[in-house]
Amino acid sequence: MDRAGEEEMELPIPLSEGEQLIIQDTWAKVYLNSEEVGVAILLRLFGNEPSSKRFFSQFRDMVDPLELECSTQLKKHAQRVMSAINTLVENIQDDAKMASVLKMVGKAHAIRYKVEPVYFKILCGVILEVLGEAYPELVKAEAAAAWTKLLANVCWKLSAVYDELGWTPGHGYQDGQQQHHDTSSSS
Ligand code: HEM
Repeated sequence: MDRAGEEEMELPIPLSEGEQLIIQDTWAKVYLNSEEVGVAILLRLFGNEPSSKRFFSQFRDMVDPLELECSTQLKKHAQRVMSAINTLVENIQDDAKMASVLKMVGKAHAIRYKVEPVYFKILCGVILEVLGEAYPELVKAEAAAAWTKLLANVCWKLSAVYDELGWTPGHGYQDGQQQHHDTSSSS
């Protein structure tokens, strides 16, 4: 199936129990500095891919990283991203819970914020980059492979949510076009 019009993505591969434990172990240490790491990730995203700022009303025109860093909207989103990852990591053995978190995130970003799914891929790449730099001792080969797998699965599942909502490249989400949308769930 075409994944929301993005390039072909490999199918998600389930994480082994060992990989799940490595993720939980490394994340526990990262999450101690949640605020700092979250802001560093978003600053890197906006630095690497300035077009990703356009979704954020309060800082879409800011260029100065110091000014950006002070944005309350940026800090709030950093907190939300870190907290969502934390929920995913805490529930890494629970596929249904993970799917419901990703469905909520995907729906909000497609319908409310009109964020193209490619930005999730870019953000996931940035997360790997920042974690590897900030925690080289934690994110060694084995952990890096487990994180790469988890984040690829997250992107794949978010892309599937976009597909389900009927997102089309160039047109995005349009009201009334949902194909399998569960109207009873919140967005
Ligand atoms: C793992 C990736 C991400 C997670 C977990 C995440 C999480 C969240 C959450 C929980 C919210 C609040 C949702 C709501 O209003 O119901 C939010 C808002 C938002 N997100 Fe994300 N997000 C992610 C990636 C992105 C990306 C890549 C972009 C754009 C480049 C983006 C743009 C936004 C915008 C514009 C808002 C609204 C901000 C505001 O109203 O202040 N998000 N995000």
